[in-house]
Amino acid sequence: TDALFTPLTAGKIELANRVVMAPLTRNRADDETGEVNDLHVEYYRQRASAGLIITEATQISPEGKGYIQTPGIHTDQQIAAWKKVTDAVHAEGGKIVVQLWHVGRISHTSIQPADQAPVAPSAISAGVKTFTKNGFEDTSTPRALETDEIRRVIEDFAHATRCAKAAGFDGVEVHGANGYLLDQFLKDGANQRDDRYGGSVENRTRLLFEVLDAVIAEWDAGHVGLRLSPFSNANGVSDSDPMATFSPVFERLNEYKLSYLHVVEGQTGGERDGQFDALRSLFKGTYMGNNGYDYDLAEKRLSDGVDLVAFGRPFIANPDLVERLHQGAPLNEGDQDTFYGGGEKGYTDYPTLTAA
Ligand SMILES: C=C(C(=O)O)c1ccccc1
Repeated sequence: TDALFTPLTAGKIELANRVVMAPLTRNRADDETGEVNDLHVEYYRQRASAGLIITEATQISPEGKGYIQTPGIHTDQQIAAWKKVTDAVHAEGGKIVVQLWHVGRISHTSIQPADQAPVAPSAISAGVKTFTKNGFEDTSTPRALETDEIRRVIEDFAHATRCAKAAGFDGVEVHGANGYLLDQFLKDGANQRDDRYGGSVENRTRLLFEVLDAVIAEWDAGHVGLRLSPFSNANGVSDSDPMATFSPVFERLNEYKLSYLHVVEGQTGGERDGQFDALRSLFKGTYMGNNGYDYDLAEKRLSDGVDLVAFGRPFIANPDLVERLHQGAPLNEGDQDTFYGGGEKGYTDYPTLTAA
């Protein structure tokens, strides 16, 4: 039926097809300034035939950074650098949103301002590693945010949204998935607060909705997406009852009229486990499915009501993934040694079908 290649308007963003480039961290930004460069312009331009590009996770503040060489969207210089990317994608007729990221406890003192401890809902170590200038290192034990600091974190999301608008993006995606700050607040393995942001489901989901409210106050909901991973244990998170935690979230999101809800269906980059279709049935808006999709699964799930499909790893090695899916052409395999860090090798040098 080739539903994958039909247009869709997601909120206020008009998409030429249902193929979305999922956020992919590639660690090639300037580590000091958090600025992207001409390599990023070329990389995203090459992939502009996607119905929508979601950028790599991009930190909203210095505190929100957790790995070396990830980009930011909170300074004038970062805005100017991203503007070259959005201009290039738009010149190709593409659409692109930036994923707004705060890593929470998935960070290291050497990456934090003034070598401070990373911040989190509670002072519970993630038990995972991050990459610093010394290679893979255990994430540092975080400190719990004071209740009266949380307003500042929410404002950082709002500020980054203003910056994203100024950088020419078509919208923002709030990163609420994969064990980063907002997901740490949602899941009771990481959030053991005893204030209004911890304990009950209502309290643990409070920050997510306060961030959405603040982002939408800057840019209307038709330009705002949200990524969640209800069942994922990525980066050391866990929840004792994901259905109890996320059912009210999926229901309440119906009031928000977001551009889309992006769901990691199962384990991030892994098993398609968990009752994600039970949660999906609660949400009436534009739904984007992700996790291990190929053409056949995409067509099948589009026919049973998924609206958009986000492909991650396939977009690393196939800039023209849309064309390849359309032709049923073989896909290039990605070189894992160049997924994270480096330069053009394994980034902008993958061939298209029509390459000579
Ligand atoms: C932002 C990431 C995510 O959402 O999982 C990420 C970060 C580092 C490596 C892979 C993925």
